[in-house]
Amino acid sequence: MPTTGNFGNHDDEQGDRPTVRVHTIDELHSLQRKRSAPTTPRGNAQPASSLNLSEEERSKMQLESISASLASLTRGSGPKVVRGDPAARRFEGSRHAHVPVTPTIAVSDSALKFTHVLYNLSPAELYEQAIKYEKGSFITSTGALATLSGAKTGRCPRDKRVVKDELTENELWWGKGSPNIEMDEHSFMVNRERAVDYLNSLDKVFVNDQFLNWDLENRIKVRIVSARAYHSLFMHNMCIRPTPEELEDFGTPDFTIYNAGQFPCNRYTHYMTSSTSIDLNLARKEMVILGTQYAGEMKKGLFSVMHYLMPKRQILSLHSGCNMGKSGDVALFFGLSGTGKTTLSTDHNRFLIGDDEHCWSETGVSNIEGGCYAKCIDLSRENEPDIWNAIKFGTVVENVVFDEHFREVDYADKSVTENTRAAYPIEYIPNVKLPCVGPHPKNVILLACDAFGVLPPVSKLSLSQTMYHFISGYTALVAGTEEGIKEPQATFSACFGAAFIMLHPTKYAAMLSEKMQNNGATGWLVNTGWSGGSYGTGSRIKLSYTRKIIDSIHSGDLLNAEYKKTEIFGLEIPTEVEGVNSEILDPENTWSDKEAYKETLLKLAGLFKNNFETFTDYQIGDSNNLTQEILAAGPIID
Ligand SMILES: Nc1ncnc2c1ncn2[C@@H]1O[C@H](COP(=O)(O)OP(=O)(O)OP(=O)(O)O)[C@@H](O)[C@H]1O
Ligand SMILES: O=C([O-])CC(=O)C(=O)O
Ligand SMILES: [Ca+2]
Ligand SMILES: [Mn+2]
Repeated sequence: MPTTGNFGNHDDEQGDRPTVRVHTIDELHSLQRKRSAPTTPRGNAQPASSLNLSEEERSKMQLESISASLASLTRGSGPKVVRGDPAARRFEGSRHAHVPVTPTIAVSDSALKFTHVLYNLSPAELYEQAIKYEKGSFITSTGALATLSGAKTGRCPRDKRVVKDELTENELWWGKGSPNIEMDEHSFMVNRERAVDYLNSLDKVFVNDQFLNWDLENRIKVRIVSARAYHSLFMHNMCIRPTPEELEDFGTPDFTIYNAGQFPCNRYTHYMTSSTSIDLNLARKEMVILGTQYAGEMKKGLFSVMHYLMPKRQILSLHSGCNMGKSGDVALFFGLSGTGKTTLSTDHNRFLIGDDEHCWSETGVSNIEGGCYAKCIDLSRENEPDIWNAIKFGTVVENVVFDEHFREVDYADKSVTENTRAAYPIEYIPNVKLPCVGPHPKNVILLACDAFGVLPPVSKLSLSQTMYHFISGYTALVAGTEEGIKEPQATFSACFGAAFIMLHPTKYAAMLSEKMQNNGATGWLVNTGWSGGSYGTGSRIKLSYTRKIIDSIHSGDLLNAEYKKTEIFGLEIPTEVEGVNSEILDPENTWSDKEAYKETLLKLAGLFKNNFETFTDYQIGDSNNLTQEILAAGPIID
């Protein structure tokens, strides 16, 4: 008798191998997916839970709410929105038959088509959407989703516009130095209609309903409508993720983003100076994105909104990282892009509250976001183990280069951009503080990456020095990867985030000063940049040294150290820091050419003075004393 061996016909073996009781392959596939809890927002303010709605009623209300968001304001009829992926239709039979469609006389072709809504999809679903439909989407060897943001690999601050109306004309900061470039209401509506029409012309759009701010009393509900799974997953990671119960009671969003980034704005529209426009309308509580797919525009657009809304409630919004020690001591890390907020707030010995955007209220600090956005260039497991390990399933990595077969990311590769990034949910960092709130800060650390190499690695600041450096918002980086660039570029950005503030810098500065005073916080200036000479001669301060310096600030050791004062900048520098070579604490020691040091120091002091001239006409706080003290706290050149 011939033996079938391992290749026998198993269909006959009933015994310990039960078969699935289905008649068709489709039935088999339908068994695979279990229904999840309903995640449906509602249009009115009453809690859904109290209404005992059927799932069908909830679904209807959700569609009405999204339909209202997507409605054209110039045509009578809105889009016909239906739930789900259009590609899944063929498996689900006559689903359309159940969608209640009000019979209307079609006024345009756009009113005849359906727009499918992919509402608060999970990371797994978004991976599938990205990989199926978005070119340039790949799974990396550690499970992250690698994407390309398109032609724009960074934010476009020159294309960010704010509607100037009766209210904002007086309330906001306009003119020289301000990030608020004006546009009128009409041009906003033209761009809004352009974005909405583009989104409605698609077969499907992604809708995220999420929160901002871990402080429950000051939480903001945001809705993001976008065309790419990349954008939906990015915001899923970066905003606070609602529980299914919270989503049921979501109601009307406080702010809506229309991201039509693939589609350009029209140069014939008044105020448009390029094909990119990021438009903020505070009265309508809306933002429109045209002509850029860089996801950071959404994150930072919402941050601008918080910089408007929170100060109205006497809450200070901050471009800072934040963490807390085991004894509850909180530190804030201010600094411009690339100075180390994410790197230094992610500290294995401390609890992470957040890496980039915070609020400081009467009760303490709260993170605005639900995720982190880390720079990936030259990322290493040794230097930044927690960030390295956070790049796994669910994380979006933007514009990185990877091996085409093994999909191992080469973090040193700058072929697409130097601004490679990873966006991950904050709980991917093991020692996160959940909820992301903490008591009043004890230390306020100002980070500057000084490529001139003349600022000390650490100095202790008086309150007026802290305010001087906060308003200045200095950093100096080496411009891009272009060859031949030897000279560092000084950047001054008020409040370490001029691109995001909406009011005059002195408003935020006065609030910071008051909060630091009331809570006895100490200010520090930490140079995470060059030592031993400027860029080209010296080298970047070792991350391990900077970490030691930060450790001794947290522990309180540095507060009691011995200090000496530097010339020109008048900074108090410690003579010793545990674990750090004392030589480097005074930059003058590390320069072999002392004359070049003095010259560079004077040059930088001059740049500070020039920059601060814009602010000399403004009063900071209620009494003029603070203003005078702050002016005197800058560098002194005689
Ligand atoms: N001594 C140092 N201190 C801090 N960071 C350093 C140091 N040396 C090198 N680095 C590198 O500098 C970069 C700091 O970037 P980080 O992501 O922390 O910026 P960020 O302040 O969070 O900026 P953004 O607001 O754009 O997110 C990291 O890539 C880090 O590895
Ligand atoms: O917004 C971005 O692209 C990244 C960021 O945090 C910043 O620039 O401060
Ligand atoms: Ca960051
Ligand atoms: Mn930032």
